[in-house]
Amino acid sequence: MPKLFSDFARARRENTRMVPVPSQAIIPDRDIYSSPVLECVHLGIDFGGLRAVDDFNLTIGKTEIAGLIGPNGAGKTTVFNLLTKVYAPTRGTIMVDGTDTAGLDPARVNRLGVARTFQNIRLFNSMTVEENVAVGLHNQMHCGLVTSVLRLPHHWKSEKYYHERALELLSIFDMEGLADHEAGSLPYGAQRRLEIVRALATNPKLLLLDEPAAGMNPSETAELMENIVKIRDQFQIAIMLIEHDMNLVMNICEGICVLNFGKIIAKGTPEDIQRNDAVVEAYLGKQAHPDAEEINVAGTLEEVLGKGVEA
Ligand SMILES: Nc1ncnc2c1ncn2[C@@H]1O[C@H](COP(=O)(O)OP(=O)(O)OP(=O)(O)O)[C@@H](O)[C@H]1O
Repeated sequence: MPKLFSDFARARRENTRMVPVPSQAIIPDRDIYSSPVLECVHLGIDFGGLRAVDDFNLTIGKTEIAGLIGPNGAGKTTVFNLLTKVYAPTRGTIMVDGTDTAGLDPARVNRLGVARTFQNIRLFNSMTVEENVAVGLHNQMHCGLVTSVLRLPHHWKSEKYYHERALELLSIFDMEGLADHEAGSLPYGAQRRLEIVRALATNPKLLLLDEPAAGMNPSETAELMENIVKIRDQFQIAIMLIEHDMNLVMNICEGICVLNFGKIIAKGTPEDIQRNDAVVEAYLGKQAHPDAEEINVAGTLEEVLGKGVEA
């Protein structure tokens, strides 16, 4: 087990205490005097007869790293699609930093402070790394069309700002040297990192990462864990991630929400979640239980899913 994992776990234990807030949610104690970055109340969506997400209630603190986990098809990506308004909710409310997002489109929600990455990388492959980041920066652009077309002084100042800001953001992942490379030519792990940088370029308050460690090798994942915590510390934003890598989830997430068949079956700290029977059952499947003893499956999420997790 890399030392890094146990360091994270120790740091989390020492620095984070989750406390209840009036809505019965729990958020890190350092966030209790700030309004939550996200509040979902009775959120749900149906696809025809399928209740893909139902009665989803969640509060995320201003600088919290939160995990959204659950078996395949549980509704995790659908929640992200609701939060970013790719899908309009069938019912319920989504408040972002105190603002009701009802009726807002994805671009407006992004400007309000919600940015995301995708399960399947969605970069502009034929554009350079820097141009991809510039797409993210564009939403802050104050430079009008006339200024851009006539290339007035303000335009050059903006261009310089975007160039410098793009390099600064790329430096989070030591990628500034790749600025001129075609995005599609980058190795897989670097493309995943670039997606995070592009999302950060939109200046989010809440960064949603959909399976950020998918396809990464263990050393890339360890580095990613370190960088997610670094991003939260440096930008003082909240991060919510969907991830199947339980080492990552259990070691850097402060609050975890578990979905199964579109409903929340557990919420709590990593320790709470690892001890929760309903969670273990959801992951093992009911039919697995009669055989559990026989095949020597241990009864905690830690042992079942996160072999070697040090929480
Ligand atoms: N646009 C859609 N139309 C119809 N059904 C959909 C749509 N999007 C998602 N679903 C269904 O909603 C359910 C939840 O899917 P979702 O992709 O959110 O699960 P998930 O937890 O992200 O799964 P995975 O871990 O495999 O990515 C699934 O049954 C899926 O088929």
